[in-house]
Amino acid sequence: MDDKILEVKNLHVSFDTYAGEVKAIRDLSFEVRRGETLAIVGESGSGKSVTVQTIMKLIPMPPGRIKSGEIWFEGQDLVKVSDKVMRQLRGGKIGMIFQDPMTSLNPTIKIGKQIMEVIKLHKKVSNAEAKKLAIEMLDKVGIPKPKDRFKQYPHEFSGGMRQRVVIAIALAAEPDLLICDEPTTALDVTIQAQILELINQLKNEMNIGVILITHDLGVVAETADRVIVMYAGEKLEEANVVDLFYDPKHPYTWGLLESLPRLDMDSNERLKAIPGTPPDLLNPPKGDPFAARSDYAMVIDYEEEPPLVDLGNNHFVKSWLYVEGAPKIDPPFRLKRKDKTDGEDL
Ligand SMILES: Nc1ncnc2c1ncn2[C@@H]1O[C@H](COP(=O)(O)OP(=O)(O)OP(=O)(O)O)[C@@H](O)[C@H]1O
Repeated sequence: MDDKILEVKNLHVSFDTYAGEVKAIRDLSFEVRRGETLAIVGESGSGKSVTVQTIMKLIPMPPGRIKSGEIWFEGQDLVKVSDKVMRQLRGGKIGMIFQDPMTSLNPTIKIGKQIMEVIKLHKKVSNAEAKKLAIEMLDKVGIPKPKDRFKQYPHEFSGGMRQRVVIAIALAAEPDLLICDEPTTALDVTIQAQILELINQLKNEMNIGVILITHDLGVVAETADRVIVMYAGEKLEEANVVDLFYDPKHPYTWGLLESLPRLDMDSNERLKAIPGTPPDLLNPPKGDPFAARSDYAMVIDYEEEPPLVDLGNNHFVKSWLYVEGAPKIDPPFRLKRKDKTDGEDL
């Protein structure tokens, strides 16, 4: 069975500004399968939000423009479908959760009614049936006393509970794909963990595909099955979550991992921020976009676009370091891994 639900192929997205063409997404390809969470990570401005907003056709056009590429979702290329079809898909087959739950909820409407509206928009059901489904959904996302909570307004909920309501709305129409853009950034740490756990649990229960955008590698480690590392609008590395953390290949991924606090750090070891700033997307570099900030850049990195190298096991890296004849280098550090069989750190 083909469980692929989304396939993005060679996507290019630009914004036409007074200063010129901002090349926000360049030649991006990836897939999402049922039952998996694909995390998209990268620093601010790397193109994470533009990627998912393009999938949902929510980028402002103009100035935004899909220059080329395809976005296949359930047999349709979303690049080509009408606005009417997109309106039906958004909140229907494609659920969305954003950073700030308050912006996704209407403060003047009781939350039960807001969930019912989504259900009725996407399913042919009676009011009574929609109400029943809405209460079930509130229960499913872990809201205590769902019958009472049904009649309350968003401001009567705490931040974490509000995000649960947003998840209930996103999943009310039983989507196949759930897009989460920094879903826990606005929440405090203990609530963050609960919301991530909830998304994970519902993903498994409902067998949906999830795209999770985050700049937080801790969130990735906890929730993702697969990871795409984006930089300057490009995919620089893609791997399953274990390989990404324990066998990262791109110098940019090394930089991201080095800037992450780790339990195995010596007390005198300091976190390293990646020096420098990302390139100007009005005029992106022709070679490896990370070259100017990388300790491992070679002459060719400044001159020619690196190939996307297939390392096997669905691990891809866009780098000259892994073509035949390239110098062998060791990553600057390795995350230690507890191996249960011999009890030693690997
Ligand atoms: N409306 C717009 N007009 C011009 N440029 C834009 C517009 N929207 C986004 N961009 C540019 O597209 C690039 C990618 O932005 P995007 O918001 O996707 O980054 P991001 O990785 O999601 O960052 P963050 O974590 O800060 O949200 C940035 O250079 C941004 O300036």
